[in-house]
Amino acid sequence: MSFKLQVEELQAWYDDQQVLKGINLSVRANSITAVIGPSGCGKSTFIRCLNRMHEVVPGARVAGRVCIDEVNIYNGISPVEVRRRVGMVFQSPNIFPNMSILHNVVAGLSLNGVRNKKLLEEKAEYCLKQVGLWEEVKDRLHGAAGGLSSGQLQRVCIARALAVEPEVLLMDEPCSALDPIASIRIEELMRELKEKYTIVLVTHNMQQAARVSDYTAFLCQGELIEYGSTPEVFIRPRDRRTENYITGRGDSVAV
Ligand SMILES: Nc1ncnc2c1ncn2[C@@H]1O[C@H](COP(=O)(O)OP(=O)(O)OP(=O)(O)O)[C@@H](O)[C@H]1O
Repeated sequence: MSFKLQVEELQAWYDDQQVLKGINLSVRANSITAVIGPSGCGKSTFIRCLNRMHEVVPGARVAGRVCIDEVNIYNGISPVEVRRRVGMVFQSPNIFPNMSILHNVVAGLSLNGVRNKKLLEEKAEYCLKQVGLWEEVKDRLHGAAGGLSSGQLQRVCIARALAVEPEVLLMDEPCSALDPIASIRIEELMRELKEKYTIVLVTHNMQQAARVSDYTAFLCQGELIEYGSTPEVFIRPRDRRTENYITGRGDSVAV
């Protein structure tokens, strides 16, 4: 199986605070990799380094390599191109509430200068179908997105991320603002999407990681403690800290 992303000796800082301390990890294509670990261990920072969002923070710094299809995203590709190829979905749906559903979905394309109305409409339909939302919204595409439920909004955000045709989708706790039913629908969607995309998912929800991911990475205090197939990590963790964390014996740095 081929690797889509290869992370080598990745280190990250906010000013003088080092929050990632030399992460090495290879992400397989068309898989879901869950990143788990205690609060503040660096999960969000880690995935933000995978599409060069980390460097947007003033004072933030990165060292090491992150390769997509063996090309280092920190050398020779523009951050804009990296973010097109490696899309991101955030914890709370970041929609423009007064903008129409359609325009929310194609916002990335419009920003990139695509003006052809027919093309934008076709793209919106395709992406809304991909996220299973088309039937629910097709009669109100021009209505404000603000009227949708949180689960629907999160699917609009996923549709927007897909509209620019990424190869990798980073999802930072995409279900934390959703009720259990909406969360399960997003998990089902992730399973469908991995046929076409490579997904890296940050989650605090151990059941979700166990249900949906193929591989799990456990971070603690900026270090990668354990990485392997999800059944391996959950059933036979090699490190005591992983075991303590997944069995709920510590969501603290003292695991
Ligand atoms: N913009 C920022 N400026 C300064 N420090 C930051 C910033 N964002 C995160 N940090 C610090 O970096 C460390 C790692 O934070 P990060 O958000 O990556 O952890 P996390 O594992 O995703 O946490 P959580 O599970 O609580 O979301 C923390 O100590 C945090 O306080």
